[in-house]
Order: sequence, then structure tokens, then C-alpha cells
Amino acid sequence: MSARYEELKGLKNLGQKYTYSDREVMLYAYGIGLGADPMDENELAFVNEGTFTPRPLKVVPTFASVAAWGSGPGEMNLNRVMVVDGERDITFHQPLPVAANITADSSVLEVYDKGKDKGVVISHQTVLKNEKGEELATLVASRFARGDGGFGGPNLAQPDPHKIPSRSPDKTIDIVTRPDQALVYRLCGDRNPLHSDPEFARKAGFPRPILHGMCTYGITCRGVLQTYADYDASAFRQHVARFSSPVYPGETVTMDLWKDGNTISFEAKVKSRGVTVIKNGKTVLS
Ligand SMILES: CCCCCCC[C@@H](O)CC(=O)SCCNC(=O)CCNC(=O)[C@H](O)C(C)(C)COP(=O)(O)OP(=O)(O)OC[C@H]1O[C@@H](n2cnc3c(N)ncnc32)[C@H](O)[C@@H]1OP(=O)(O)O
Repeated sequence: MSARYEELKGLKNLGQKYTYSDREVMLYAYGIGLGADPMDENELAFVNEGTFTPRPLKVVPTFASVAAWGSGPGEMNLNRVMVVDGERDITFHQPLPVAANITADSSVLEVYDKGKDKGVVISHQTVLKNEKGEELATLVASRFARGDGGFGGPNLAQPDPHKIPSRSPDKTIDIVTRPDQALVYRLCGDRNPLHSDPEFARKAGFPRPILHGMCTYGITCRGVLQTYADYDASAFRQHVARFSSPVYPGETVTMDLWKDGNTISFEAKVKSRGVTVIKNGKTVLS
């Protein structure tokens, strides 16, 4: 087995401490575009703490993805310019509080060496816990390092992604992103220059900065919240997506949704460019 594989596979970082307040909760909601219409009471509930009109602040379930931003299993020493976010799968064990001290335990789950021309997929898990030690959310993230494959790691098969129904979508919605969406979203934690620096984006092979995968992921959570969950954040049990192509800030994301019992399947496209940006999406509701 290659030493590089062993090095990556062995990464683990337990007991990382984080604190967030309602400020981070509201900034995240705003960062994924909620509150664009300040008269929309459903959206206002995620971006306004309601000190005058009593309106308890709600936490977007996928806030879990930034609640312990910076946590992870440890330094992977990858060619950073070529790394993109590949997939995210969050299981929600209980609704996230509007403010909390939390602990993050992270470890690498598996390393998939796709070869020198393709790259390597590294999947890792982070479990968020509250001060009582209760699990709040389990995040499984896959990073696709396009510049680091072919080091002699095992050619393992990745788990099959969620299958989308073959029938026509039950619903289709459009979600508009703002041209400055990535500049706002990055303030939630991910300051990767791929999303804000045109020169860095060009080096990575993109004509201009791209939207954070996790912003698109949050946008798909918004889509399910408004379409099938009546804005009830506590109804979310799991939200999964694979990033198949980048979204550019300012584009309109068209989401196709299928409902089968408590399971919502989804895909997302940018119609103006004819590309699918999210594949194999799944939300499980209570
Ligand atoms: C904690 C994690 C964070 C890490 C740091 C990231 C920081 C962030 O700031 C960065 C970002 O937000 S980047 C923005 C979001 N991501 C993207 O835009 C990526 C879009 N996707 C792509 O470019 C390609 O699909 C691409 C490049 C992903 C794959 O393209 P191809 O090589 O053409 O894929 P393909 O030939 O279809 O498949 C090859 C093998 O890889 C598997 N696969 C495909 N897409 C995947 C994906 N998105 N995630 C994971 N695995 C994926 C396929 O199953 C296939 O496997 P096999 O060879 O075994 O059949």
C-alpha cells in the first residue's frame, strides 16, 4: 500500500472546539440568498432575530456545513489550485441551536485514487456535538483533488450516488443567485480565492470566480425548504448532493424535484449554459 495513501487515510482530528452566535446563523442564511425580499415573512424568519415582532430565529439545516468552519481531519498537502468540492452528505440528528459551543470530530473515511489524469477523491467525516456530547449533525464531504491522483493508492469503487427517478420532475423551481453571491458567502468561512480572485480562478481553469459548492448546496436546501417542507427546518433528516459542474455567481439555478414519501430527489441546472450543476441530490424529511 502506498505511503501517501496511508498518510491520507490516517488523518484524524478529534475534539475541535467552535462557537457560533445568531450572527453566523443569519449571515449564512443571507449568504445562500434568503431574505432577498425583505417583506417575505417565511424568509425573514432565517435572517432576522425578531426583537420587535416576535419571530423566533430559524436555522437553515445546512448551516451545519459552516458551523465549525475550519474543522477537518488535518493537512492533506494537496495542489490547492486544483481542488474542488465533490459531494456533501449531511445527516441532521437534531435541529441546530441559534447559538452554541460545539465540538467537531473529523476523520478521513476513504481515499479513491482515480489516476494521474483524473485526480483523487478524499472522503472525510465530521461529527458535530453540543456541550452535552449529543450529536447534532454528521457531515460526509468528498474533495476532488484534480492535481493529485496516480500515487499508487488502491483503485476502490466509490459508493453509488443516489439514483434520480426516471419520470419527469414533480416540481421545477428557479432560484436566482446574485453576481456578488460568492463575495457574501465567503464571509461564512470559506475564503478560498477560487471564489473571489479572477487570477486564481483562471489558474484553476475557470474564466472567472465560481460559486462555492457549499453555497449551491445551501441553495438546494432552500429549494426543498420552500417546496416541500413549508420552511420547517426541523423536518430535515438528511441532505445530499454531488457537484457536477460549477455555478457562476449571478446565474439562475433551475431545480427539478421528485417526491416519493419522505424522500425528495433533486437535480439542478443552469439552463442558460445547458449544464447540470448538481446531480444525485436527495433530502430525507421527517
Ligand atoms: C471538505 C471538502 C472541501 C474541499 C475544499 C474545496 C473548497 C471549495 O472552496 C471549492 C469549491 O467549492 S469548488 C465548487 C464546487 N465544486 C464544483 O464545482 C465541482 C464540479 N464538478 C466537476 O468539476 C467535475 O464533476 C469533477 C472534476 C468533480 C469530476 O469530473 P470528471 O473527472 O470529468 O468526472 P467523471 O469522469 O464523470 O468521473 C470520474 C470519477 O469520479 C467520480 N465523480 C464524478 N464526479 C464526482 C464528484 N462531484 N464527487 C465525487 N466523485 C465524483 C465518478 O463517479 C467517477 O468515478 P469512477 O471513475 O470510479 O467511475
